[in-house]
Amino acid sequence: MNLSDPVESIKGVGEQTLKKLNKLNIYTVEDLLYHFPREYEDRSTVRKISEIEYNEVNTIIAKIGMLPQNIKKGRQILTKVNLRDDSGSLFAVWFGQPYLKKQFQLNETYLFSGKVTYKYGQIQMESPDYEKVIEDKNIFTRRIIPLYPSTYKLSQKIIRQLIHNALEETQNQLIEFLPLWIRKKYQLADYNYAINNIHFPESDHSYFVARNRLVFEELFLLQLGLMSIKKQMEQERKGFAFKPISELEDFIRGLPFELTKAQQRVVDEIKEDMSSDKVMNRLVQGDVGSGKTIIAAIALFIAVKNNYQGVMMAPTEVLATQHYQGLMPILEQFNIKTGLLTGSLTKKQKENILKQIAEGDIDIVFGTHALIQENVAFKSLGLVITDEQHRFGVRQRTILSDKGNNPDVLIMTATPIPRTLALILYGDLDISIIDELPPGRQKIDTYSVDSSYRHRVYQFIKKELMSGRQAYIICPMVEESDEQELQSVLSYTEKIKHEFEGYHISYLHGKMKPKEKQKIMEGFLNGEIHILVSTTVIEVGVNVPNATIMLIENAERFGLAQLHQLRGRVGRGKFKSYCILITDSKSKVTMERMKVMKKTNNGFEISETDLQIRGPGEFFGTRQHGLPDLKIANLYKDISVLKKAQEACLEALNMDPYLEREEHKLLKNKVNQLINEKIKDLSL
Ligand SMILES: Nc1ncnc2c1ncn2[C@@H]1O[C@H](COP(=O)(O)OP(=O)(O)OP(=O)(O)O)[C@@H](O)[C@H]1O
Repeated sequence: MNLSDPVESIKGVGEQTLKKLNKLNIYTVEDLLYHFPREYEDRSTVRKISEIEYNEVNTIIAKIGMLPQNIKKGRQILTKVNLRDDSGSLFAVWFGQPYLKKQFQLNETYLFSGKVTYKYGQIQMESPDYEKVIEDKNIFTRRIIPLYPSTYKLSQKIIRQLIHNALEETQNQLIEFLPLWIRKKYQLADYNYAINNIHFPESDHSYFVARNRLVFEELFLLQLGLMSIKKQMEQERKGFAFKPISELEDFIRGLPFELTKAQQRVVDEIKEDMSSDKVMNRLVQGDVGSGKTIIAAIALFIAVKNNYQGVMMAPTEVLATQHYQGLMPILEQFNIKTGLLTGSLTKKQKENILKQIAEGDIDIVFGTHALIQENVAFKSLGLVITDEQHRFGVRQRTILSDKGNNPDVLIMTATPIPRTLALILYGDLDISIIDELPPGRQKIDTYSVDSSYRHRVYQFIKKELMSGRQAYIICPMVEESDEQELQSVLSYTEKIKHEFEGYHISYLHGKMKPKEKQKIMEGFLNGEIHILVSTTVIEVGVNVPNATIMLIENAERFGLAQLHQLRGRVGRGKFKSYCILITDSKSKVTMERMKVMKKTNNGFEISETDLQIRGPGEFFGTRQHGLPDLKIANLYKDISVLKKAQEACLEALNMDPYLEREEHKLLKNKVNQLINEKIKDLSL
């Protein structure tokens, strides 16, 4: 039997079972064998009834002492079975499964495993798992038993049996694809051993060894897949070798500030990429407010002065406009023509700008995803920049790149991710990190209070407004709902009007038309609006240095990374800034988040803690960050295995860049399979 055989070739998979398996995304033998247990139950110790531990899962072997009974308890049926061994007796009980009554024969012997409690003067085993004892034939007796995650109407028992059948039928025929040198160096178990022992571990140790191999395998293949894509792209595609531009020095000198050391380093990395004929594929990661925009401007400057066009795509119209308005004046001083292309332009405006782009009259276009539409054609596109790229997918990025002839690509993100993880998320890119904030930035003082402090907080906001500053107030929802007492943007704005008489308050939310949003943002930017009540649409990238207060209502509703992003909207200029988190939640997770927010302003530190509190799945928001569903690895717990897998990956590609050696042949097949099935569709 091969791993790629359909799952119905396994004994026991009939039509109905097949349907259920398909619902679990199990189509092949491989899918079934990679449906790993969620946890295990140790049934290797069988206890006598007299030795039972209360409130724990116990495994016993016992005879049916009396005929099973179904008893009506309120609306439910309780099935009660008396079990005996030579040391005593107890009752096994199940609710709502009256058919169980017929499952047991008097005086026959079964194995039972379940939690034992002492209730109503009786010893009870609650809803135990059971199996008839047939000497020498019991698969699930006296051993560590797997418990599977979602089983979609397939009982643990059935799924366990199917996997057992699959293992029997493929018994030790799985072909090892990890080369021997890797298995030796990293002390990894053999493939067959690992697959067998992840389902039916012989001991704790064999489970550990099996899991270690499978975690390594998963992370190694993923990393290798990503790096292979990168290599392939570098090989296949030759880009432009941009010439150094002497005017660049004047441009940088003309900026109202000096670049930080970190910015300078990243600029150097970009310059080097751009001057080589390899296509640049670089991710610039910088904490909130670290100054990524100007780096984009410098790269665009180099491209344009080499007679190519550049494009910068942002996830929202507000951000695209902000980039355009912020950079246009400094670029125009150097005779660079800029334009803005968004969805809300009139037909005429759009036609006009499209024409200018196509004829090369515009050097740099800023815009939203309107840029990737078919009718957008460039005369000579040399550089593509996407901002906050986790909101765009690989495909969108590729469509934009395809508008030029292998243009260089720069991607900016403000989501701080520990480097090892960044490598697995963005393994197809080179990574630059801005790990320094511009000088003079003061720590944003952060407080967390309950709603009884709201009035005092308002007084504090008033004080800031009186000294000419502005404030953000974030609410989680747009409209008030009956079910949840969440502060909603519309009613909140109404409520505080009275409190802040004489000040101009406006609101912003995702359901507004781009034009309306734009108008509000402009009003806030030029200081006409004093308080902006908003949902999280404000979260990324907005830059209003005069705003110094960020008040977040229902702070428990936001994750740490999001709170950090929101807080990053203040403290962007020379004024001391504050973030006030209001929450009445006393949950442990919320308290911990608040503690971290108060303690640090550092995004990388926050993301590490977030990982610990929430685990990587939620932290990354799988879909948003393009992380594939990992079947067994846990990016937080398995970080040391991840590092080894990355090291092995580099070593493999160094010695055999295209995995052409005989010993890497099977590995290459596996990687290609992964690339085709999974990686290509990720929104990296
Ligand atoms: N080296 C510097 N010295 C002083 N100010 C700087 C420097 N670099 C950038 N700035 C200013 O810092 C502010 C934040 O920069 P920018 O908007 O580029 O941040 P960002 O990295 O895009 O942050 P976010 O991800 O939060 O949007 C801007 O007002 C910018 O003019």
